[in-house]
Amino acid sequence: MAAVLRRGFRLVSFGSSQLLCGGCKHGRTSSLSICSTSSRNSSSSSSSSSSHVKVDLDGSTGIAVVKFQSSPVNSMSLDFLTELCISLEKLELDRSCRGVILTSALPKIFSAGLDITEMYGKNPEHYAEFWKSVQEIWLKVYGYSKIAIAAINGSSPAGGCLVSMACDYRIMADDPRYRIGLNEAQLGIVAPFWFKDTMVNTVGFRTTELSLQFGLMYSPSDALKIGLVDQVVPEENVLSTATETITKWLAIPDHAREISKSMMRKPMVDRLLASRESDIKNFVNFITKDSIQKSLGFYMNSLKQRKA
Ligand SMILES: CCCCCCCC/C=C\C/C=C/C(=O)SCCNC(=O)CCNC(=O)[C@H](O)C(C)(C)COP(=O)(O)OP(=O)(O)OC[C@H]1O[C@@H](n2cnc3c(N)ncnc32)[C@H](O)[C@@H]1OP(=O)(O)O
Repeated sequence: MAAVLRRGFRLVSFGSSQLLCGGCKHGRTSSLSICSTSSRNSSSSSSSSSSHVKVDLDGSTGIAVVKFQSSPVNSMSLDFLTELCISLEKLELDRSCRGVILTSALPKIFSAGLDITEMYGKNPEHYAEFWKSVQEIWLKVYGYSKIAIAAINGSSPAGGCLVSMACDYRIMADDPRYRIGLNEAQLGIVAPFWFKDTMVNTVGFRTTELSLQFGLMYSPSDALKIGLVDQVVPEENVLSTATETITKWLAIPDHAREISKSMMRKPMVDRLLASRESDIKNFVNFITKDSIQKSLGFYMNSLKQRKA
């Protein structure tokens, strides 16, 4: 595992094409992976669990279900992002896995997005490390060589929406209380270019323009209308629909699907890979501004007050 983690992003030759293969390089992985437990049975199915992520791989179908289990709202902290990245990397390297379903083990929430406490009141070094891990999860999911389906069984703002959009297909629970979208503007922050481009590639330019400027959050039925999700189904059917859907994708020869995906996504992945350092600098400059810290502090208080 350590060897896997030390390796950076690389291109793997596949016939005449090169596929993207990510590496999760946080340099803080060993303590996290030591905490995980795993088991494998005779049909090569396996389960593993760490504090934020649970993985069940069915060796007979090649489908892995990756469940977020970070109470209370699956906010994406540095630890969460690191564990998720490691889990996805392991599955990408596991020949018995052909596709993953990302979903939540918690009720009502897919993911509350990036953990705001990681972006508030900390030092620039911390912000840089955190942002690098955000870049890594996007590079990993968007450039994933295997099939990735989001089974969105709850609200999914901002970073939660980004990870969903980075998957190949999205199925959302039809509860009208759930919301999904890039709401950064409502926090007084700005979605970076690769969040924006991921949305443009999902719903088109004009819808993204309106969504980003207003920080719009969509109900499942509105998300379906604009193409932010591909299917809306009763909550109890989200996982079974995701399994049926991934089975259809599995009928396509892996190499043809993989190369087609890479052809569509590689230019965007390359753009971030080429500007990772400047993107981190931009983020740190932006997030350390007094006015931005003030906005985030105000937003966090408003979340707490809403509850009271
Ligand atoms: C010029 C260009 C420069 C480029 C610079 C780039 C800058 C871009 C920077 C960052 C991009 C940001 C991406 C993000 O993802 S920001 C996060 C956005 N997320 C949200 O807005 C969601 C906020 N949360 C909610 O709306 C709700 O909590 C909910 C719908 C998810 C769940 O509601 P509910 O079940 O009612 O739970 P509570 O609201 O009661 O929350 C429980 C508990 O959790 C805390 N919490 C919620 N969300 C977060 C979060 N994202 N991070 C940290 N903590 C969170 C909440 O405060 C409660 O805490 P408690 O009171 O202590 O219990």
